[in-house]
Amino acid sequence: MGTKVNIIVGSHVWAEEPDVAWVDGEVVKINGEEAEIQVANGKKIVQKLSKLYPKDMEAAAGGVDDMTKLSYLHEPGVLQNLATRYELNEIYTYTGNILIAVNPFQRLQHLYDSHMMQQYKGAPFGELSPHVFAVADVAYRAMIHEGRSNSILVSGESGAGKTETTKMLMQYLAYLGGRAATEGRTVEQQVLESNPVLEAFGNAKTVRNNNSSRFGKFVEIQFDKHGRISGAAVRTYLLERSRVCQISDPERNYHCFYLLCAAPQEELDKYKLEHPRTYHYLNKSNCYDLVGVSDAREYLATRRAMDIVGISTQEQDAIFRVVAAILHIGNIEFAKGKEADSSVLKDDKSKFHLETAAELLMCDPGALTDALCKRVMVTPEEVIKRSLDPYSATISRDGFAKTIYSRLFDWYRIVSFCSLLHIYVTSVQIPLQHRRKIAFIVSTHHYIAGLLIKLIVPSGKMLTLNVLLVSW
Ligand SMILES: Nc1ncnc2c1ncn2[C@@H]1O[C@H](COP(=O)(O)OP(=O)(O)OP(=O)(O)O)[C@@H](O)[C@H]1O
Repeated sequence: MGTKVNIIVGSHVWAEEPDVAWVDGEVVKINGEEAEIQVANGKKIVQKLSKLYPKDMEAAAGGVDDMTKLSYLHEPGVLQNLATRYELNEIYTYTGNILIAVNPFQRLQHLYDSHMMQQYKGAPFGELSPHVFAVADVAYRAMIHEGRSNSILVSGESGAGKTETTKMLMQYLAYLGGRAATEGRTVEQQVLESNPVLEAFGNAKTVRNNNSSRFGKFVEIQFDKHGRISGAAVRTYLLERSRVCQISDPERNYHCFYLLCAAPQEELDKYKLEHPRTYHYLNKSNCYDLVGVSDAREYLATRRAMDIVGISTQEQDAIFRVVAAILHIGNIEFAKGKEADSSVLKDDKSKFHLETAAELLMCDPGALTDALCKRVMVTPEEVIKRSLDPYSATISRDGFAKTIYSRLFDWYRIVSFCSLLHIYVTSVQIPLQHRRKIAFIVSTHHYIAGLLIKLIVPSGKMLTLNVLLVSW
């Protein structure tokens, strides 16, 4: 929609240009409903008057830190302001109490160091430069002073920086609500270390993001009446199950598969694993490595994070046995059986993978073969077992792999939740009525995230602060 401002010859305006979104220039002629504009690169363009937006010629050279200070609050004005600030490495801008973050795609270490945390602690909102710490600080202070739970909504398109922003928020809250270490592991350490573990199992490389979360996330950090972190919970929803069996070039499957294939040799021997290109579920894409990431190092880091979160060595072994079993399951192929519409294992290789998968899952190989090659139908009268042809058995195999992976993902979430809650119950002993929380809703859909808040907090007692993200 156009703007009500009167545009005359000599006005400086913004006009839409398909290649660069918006160009600015001066109106040199007006013909009825159309204007001729001389743009900066020497070109002249003709545009409808109703589609032109006035340009603020007195705008501050470095942009403004709050969009509400703009003379004209329209799309080109907002984008111009964000771009100007981005050029100066100012990635954060307010719009009232909403923070807009533009992905810098580079580490801006000075923005997140402990000195910065100290500065934002207790500073009134808007006094310092816009920052994600300021949003967390407001949420924390409101929770303490008003004694109410609070929520922060982090929303943006894929690759915009939601996950990174959530980590910064959590880091800052851990700084505010940290307590002295007991038994070497603090709750906030556990809260922060739950991120790499979740990411190993729920993140993957996509075309737009090398570390894309393929699930929605609801993170809850619980505080006692003194404002100290007492526990945390992570609720995940809608894991992208299809990725387990179906990836396209140049994407990758979930990180954990590649991490495990880069584990120390004795672990590879234990799980009978080889290079990722050996596995059907990984070799549909030619991308095996991530630039600047060592899967071998990440594997060890994930194991360490699992230790900190409180997942026992036996449980970790069980988790990786399932991951390895899925890779072996994907390599089981079927051939036509003797009976019509039936199937058998195609060759010795398939037999090896099936037996290995059964060994890792600790189940009977015959039962596993039956589960893949037969369909069981339960009717009120009887249980009918029907053989599947090779095509249907392959579909059944993929369905099985997807199901056990998503169950594993849910199980991990519950385990990590329990271990954190355990700390809450045993070491802190806070009466429930004194427990307050700050929750993050991380979603690519702002509208859906808003609905989620209403669903999760029907009483509407949470304050909502927004962090909107833009990838440049
Ligand atoms: N504040 C930041 N500082 C430095 N790098 C960042 C920042 N925010 C994002 N990035 C970079 O952008 C990449 C994508 O960000 P992130 O994974 O947080 O996006 P996302 O919005 O969570 O995406 P998805 O919805 O796909 O999970 C990160 O891996 C990181 O390299």
